[in-house]
Amino acid sequence: MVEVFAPAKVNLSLHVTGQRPDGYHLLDSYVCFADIGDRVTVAKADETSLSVTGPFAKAIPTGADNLVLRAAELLGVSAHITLEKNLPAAAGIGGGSSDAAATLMALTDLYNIPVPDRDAVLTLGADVPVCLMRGQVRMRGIGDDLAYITESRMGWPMVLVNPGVSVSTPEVFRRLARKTNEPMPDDILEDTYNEFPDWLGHQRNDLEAPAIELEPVILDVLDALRAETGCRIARMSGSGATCFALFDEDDQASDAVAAIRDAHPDWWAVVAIS
Ligand SMILES: C[C@@](CO)(OP(=O)(O)O)[C@H](O)COP(=O)(O)OP(=O)(O)OC[C@H]1O[C@@H](n2ccc(N)nc2=O)[C@H](O)[C@@H]1O
Ligand SMILES: Nc1ncnc2c1ncn2[C@@H]1O[C@H](COP(=O)(O)OP(=O)(O)O)[C@@H](O)[C@H]1O
Repeated sequence: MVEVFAPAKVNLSLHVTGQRPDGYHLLDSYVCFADIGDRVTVAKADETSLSVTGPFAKAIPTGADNLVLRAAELLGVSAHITLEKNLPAAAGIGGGSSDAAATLMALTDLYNIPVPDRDAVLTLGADVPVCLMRGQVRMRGIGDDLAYITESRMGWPMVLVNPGVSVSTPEVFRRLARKTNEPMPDDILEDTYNEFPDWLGHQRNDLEAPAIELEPVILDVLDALRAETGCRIARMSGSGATCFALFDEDDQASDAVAAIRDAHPDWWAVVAIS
């Protein structure tokens, strides 16, 4: 049996810099991973089966279109797979992609086989290759041009909040008015830890405006985070609707979660460290 953690992916920035002829968008994104996430457990079996547990189990498909099963199919092996679903789905924090990456890691370990090449992995989703890397990554191309950011500027207390609405990634991309926008600066590696939230404040998530257009409650989430003491930056992750915020102190992050849960009992709010 092999168990692999599937961390939440957070796009600290997400610049959309162009669009390919096939419709996929070119991105420039600062990606990090949180210490909260799903959990994938695999055990050898003659036929593949999937059990989904956890607080968000009901939010995802359990049939062949579950990304965990698609990952097993890509490898051509069978196993009993258990997925503990702790992350909201269709939420901009790559739950499905991270589950797929964790399944690839778990099954290749279980059967001692190689991880498929990047093109094959991309068939599971544009976010799956970055979810295989973890750490802090600059993601470009459609999600296939990946480079570790070696200097550690994270470790900032982070809060994630989702207002309970799921957002369709293709729909948000479709609504994006301008497809060609400025990338992040080339000198991404030169900033220091203390300056990081300010530097990040100069970056963007170009999908934030079209996502808010679809689900105005995202703006309420951002306002709620920005109103909390110690919040250095709040922004939407991915195509939404989850937003993250970085805080100066651990206690301020915990207090923010408590206050937001109190004011909005139906929202999902957690402290996460990257
Ligand atoms: C936007 C991002 C940013 O990290 O995150 P999420 O919001 O999904 O977390 C990702 O690029 C999402 O990756 P992923 O969710 O794996 O996308 P896919 O399944 O490959 O594609 C779903 C749809 O999103 C659009 N898409 C996705 C990636 C990309 N670079 N350009 C696109 O235009 C396409 O319309 C595609 O049909
Ligand atoms: N294991 C899975 N976890 C979450 N969603 C899944 C999974 N398998 C398939 N999906 C489908 O993938 C879609 C995108 O989910 P997810 O990866 O969580 O969101 P996002 O791409 O916004 O980060 C959902 O609509 C869901 O139906």
